[in-house]
Amino acid sequence: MTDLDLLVLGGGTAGLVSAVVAGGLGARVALVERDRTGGECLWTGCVPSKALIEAADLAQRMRRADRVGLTPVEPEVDLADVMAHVRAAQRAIEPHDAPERVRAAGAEVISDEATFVGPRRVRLAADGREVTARCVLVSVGSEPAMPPVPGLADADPLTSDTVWGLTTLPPRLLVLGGGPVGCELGQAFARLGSEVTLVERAPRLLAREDPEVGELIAARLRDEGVDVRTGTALTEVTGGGPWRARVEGARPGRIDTDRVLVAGGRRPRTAGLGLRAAGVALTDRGAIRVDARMRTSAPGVYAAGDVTGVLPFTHVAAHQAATATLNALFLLPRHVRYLSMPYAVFTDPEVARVGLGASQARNRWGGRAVVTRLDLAEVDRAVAAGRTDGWASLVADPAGRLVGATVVAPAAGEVIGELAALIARRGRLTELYRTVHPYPTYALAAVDAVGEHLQRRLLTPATRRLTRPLLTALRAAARTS
Ligand SMILES: Cc1cc2nc3c(=O)[nH]c(=O)nc-3n(C[C@H](O)[C@H](O)[C@H](O)COP(=O)(O)OP(=O)(O)OC[C@H]3O[C@@H](n4cnc5c(N)ncnc54)[C@H](O)[C@@H]3O)c2cc1C
Ligand SMILES: NC(=O)c1ccc[n+]([C@@H]2O[C@H](COP(=O)([O-])OP(=O)(O)OC[C@H]3O[C@@H](n4cnc5c(N)ncnc54)[C@H](O)[C@@H]3O)[C@@H](O)[C@H]2O)c1
Repeated sequence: MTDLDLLVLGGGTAGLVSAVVAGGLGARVALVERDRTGGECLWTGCVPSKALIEAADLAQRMRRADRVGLTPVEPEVDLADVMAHVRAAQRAIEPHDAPERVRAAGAEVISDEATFVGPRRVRLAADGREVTARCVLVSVGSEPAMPPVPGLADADPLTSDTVWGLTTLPPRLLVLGGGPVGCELGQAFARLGSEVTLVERAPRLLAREDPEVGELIAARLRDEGVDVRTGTALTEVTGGGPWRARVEGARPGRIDTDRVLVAGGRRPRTAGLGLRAAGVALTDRGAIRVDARMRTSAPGVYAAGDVTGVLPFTHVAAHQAATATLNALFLLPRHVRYLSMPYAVFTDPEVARVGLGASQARNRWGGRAVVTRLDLAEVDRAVAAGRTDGWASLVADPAGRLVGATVVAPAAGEVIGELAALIARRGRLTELYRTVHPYPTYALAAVDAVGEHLQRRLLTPATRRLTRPLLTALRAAARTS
């Protein structure tokens, strides 16, 4: 096979998008996947976690039904049944990511493991064949990192790869890591009935976000019974199930637990791929180094998705892959632009982000940066639902163009898309305000945050010095007419 336009390594989100786009454009393309097509998103990431969160959310609503005047009930949770719901969601989505769909788009699918043996030359492990192509896209994803904590690897730790195989709820669950995985799954397991302790080395949860985001999520988790220990590192695990975890930091000591769930970050899958033979350079953190066109250091070799270490989210992987594919096939110079790339963490409340934060904007423009914010307590939909934890904050450049937003709210992940679209078209805050939104929705948190800003800026004594004489004159004219 030497006359391929494109060889795609890895059939997760990035690889599937690339193969389908390239096949659809008439390219000769082959995708190599060593496991099941669909990758992390379908099998161990977004889909199972959101299905689990849905069950956990309902359990919590049943437990807290008195919040809306109903009789609360403690849900009976059989984790095997909940996991059956998770698998049903995966089965329903699976055809979309299946090899048949890729083949129907005109791409070949090879079930094998690929390793580079030279520039744009790959060996297939089982088949033994070598395959070359004009261009290669590396989209082999990432895997859970195992923090080097003595005894941890021997404690049969769960990860986001394996937690879906549980059939009974661990009575006590120690979650290592307070990033998106630890917060989403920690909250879900607590809501389903596990006694959860969440240990995070950094001083707060969701450390990439503004400090008050992590503080709010920690407060919510504590309110729901999670023992949140920030500024705390896991240093040793001993025992034989149950396990004894030793922690150092804010509250040093011992935590007894039935299972440990490791959510301590992810590692790009670059080891053993023969990238040196391909001439592909890595970053300090072991990810494939790419430029804005998704080119690697090796001519004709592109990379996309988690393996690049840049914003590891499904929609980012898909966008990077589509860009890389067009650039590779047609020698185009298209850039991936990250300023308008949103993401959401599906805790309750959800945390959604796009673009610059307030401090980044102030560093760039000083006092000329526009920052406006509205708490959910001011948003009628949130008040009516009794779900007022959260806020929307928007950041604009001195000309009033939106450059960033944070929304912490129920359905924040739905709200952020509109703000991302506004940033992408370099739109102004006033454009958002002038767009009539349905009432009462959570989206109005962002719109009314702009309203607050405009009110502060426009409805001032200086404005009234202009409008009052005009109004007086108009009144006088009306009297005499
Ligand atoms: C618990 C959890 C929840 C998440 N939730 C969300 C969410 O809600 N929203 C969101 O946007 N993102 C979420 N993510 C992140 C998201 O899952 C990833 O960003 C995305 O799936 C990455 O896609 P990818 O194509 O880069 O890699 P992957 O999906 O990992 O695909 C890589 C593929 O390459 C194959 N492969 C590896 N090596 C080889 C080889 N040598 N030869 C052949 N094949 C190979 C693998 O088998 C795999 O199928 C979540 C992640 C986790 C862990
Ligand atoms: N909703 C979503 O889109 C979603 C959901 C889940 C995951 N993801 C993706 O998966 C990626 C990985 O998520 P993650 O949460 O595993 O990683 P992460 O890097 O975001 O968080 C890991 C946390 O573990 C902590 N940690 C590591 N070792 C520790 C130790 N010994 N003791 C105490 N704390 C320790 C780190 O300080 C860090 O805060 C994310 O970057 C995200 O892109 C996305």
